[in-house]
Amino acid sequence: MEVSSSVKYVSTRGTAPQLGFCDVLLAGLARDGGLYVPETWPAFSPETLARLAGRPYDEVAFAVIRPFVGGEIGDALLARLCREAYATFRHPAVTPLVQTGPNAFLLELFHGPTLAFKDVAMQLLARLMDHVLASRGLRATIVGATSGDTGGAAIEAFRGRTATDIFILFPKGRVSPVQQRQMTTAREANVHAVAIEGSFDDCQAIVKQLFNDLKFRDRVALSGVNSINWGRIVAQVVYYVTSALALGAPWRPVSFTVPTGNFGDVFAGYVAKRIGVPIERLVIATNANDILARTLESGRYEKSGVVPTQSPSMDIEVSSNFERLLYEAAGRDDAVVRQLMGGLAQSGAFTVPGPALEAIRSEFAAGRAGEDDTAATMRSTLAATGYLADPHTAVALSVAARMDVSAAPMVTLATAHPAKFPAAVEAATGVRPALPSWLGDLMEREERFAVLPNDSAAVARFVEERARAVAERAAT
Ligand SMILES: Cc1ncc(COP(=O)(O)O)c(C=O)c1O
Ligand SMILES: N[C@@H](CCOP(=O)(O)O)C(=O)O
Repeated sequence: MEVSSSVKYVSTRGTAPQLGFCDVLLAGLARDGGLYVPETWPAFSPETLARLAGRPYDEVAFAVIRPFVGGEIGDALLARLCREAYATFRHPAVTPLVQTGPNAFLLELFHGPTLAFKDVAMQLLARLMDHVLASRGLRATIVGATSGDTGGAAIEAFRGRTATDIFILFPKGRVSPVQQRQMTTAREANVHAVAIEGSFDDCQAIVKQLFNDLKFRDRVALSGVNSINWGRIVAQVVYYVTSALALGAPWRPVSFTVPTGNFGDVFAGYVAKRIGVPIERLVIATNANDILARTLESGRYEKSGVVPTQSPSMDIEVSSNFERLLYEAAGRDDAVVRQLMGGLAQSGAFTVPGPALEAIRSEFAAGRAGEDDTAATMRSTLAATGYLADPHTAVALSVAARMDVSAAPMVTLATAHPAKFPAAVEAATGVRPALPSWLGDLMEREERFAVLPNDSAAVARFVEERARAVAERAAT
């Protein structure tokens, strides 16, 4: 495929500078509070896609990501970074498909170092950011929010890297013990885990406040690794491509059901469709925190308070990447996005304009799995197939099972290993999944983390003090 040497990215809110791929990687959130998307979508013809069928995962990653890079990273280097990123996975297929029914498949995304789908993008993002920072002689301060999985994956990918300090905010007491240890037991000086007295939405709001404080942002060279960063999304597009190709695409359509929280993963599926992958249905699966399912039903995006569930990583109400979809569905009218996001900030709600809602409904279906549905699905899946699903995957399996039968294979994304949530899995099935041997001592490792109030000023002070202390220690 011919690659334009000037791929530009625009903000969903329309008033931030247009940037190239490398600047977008470092920027995280746009300076107007919006999220970056490419100005135009690259198109893969069926013949181009067909040539990728059966190729190793890293080669498909290179081919899919390359048109989004716009020549800013040389082909040989990009190919090497993809190779190195996916060599950290413990399955030769990186993201294997497992058949669970006549036309039903699970896409296992948890064979990376921290046992969740976040590793797929994070292992590559860390390498890409490292390269950009090194080539410019820069350092960055990453501040990220997590409901449990992004944090561990980010810390694993960035620990010990000399060009970045990484601060991860997690909701105190609301992540699983395994998730917490994955964040709090790294010993490297550039890693800072912070428990916030609040919810994931509070942590994410703090991160966005820090980005929107332009003086702070510039002072610490703030960068982000949540899915607000385009680099996360583009890397997640790849497994939609590999799995669709394995099931007969581009000559046969495929459907996906995606357990959804911050809307990054399912938005990556939408991008896969926009670039040419024949996706029949994209199903948004929510847990009891069902703001997205309610929005598709009623057209009203309205916060009602987050409730803790056995799928804690999806306990989210401010679903960041929904903004990217609104931008597309509103015909890329940034004024509409500014107005809707203003409404969300002011009153915790907005109404999706009619035509945009129709556009969204034509691309997505949605469903909700409550706590009982989720536990029952873990049980019934184990009984019927012998497969032990984690609670997030079970949410999606439960929703997928209620979709009308179609000729297209249904792929459900298996986003985490069950051993990350042993208590919930055991309560539902009676089986306690064990951590893989290479993580066997995780729960004995010593923890190191700070506890801070739900207050962006306190977090800003902490970040600056810690980053300064690390820099001073490194200089002596
Ligand atoms: C295990 C797991 N499944 C699903 C999700 C939802 O993904 P997304 O936030 O991209 O919608 C998350 C995190 O958000 C997660 O950690
Ligand atoms: N479930 C996520 C929430 C943050 O999502 P992100 O994809 O925007 O990083 C988590 O595990 O932290």
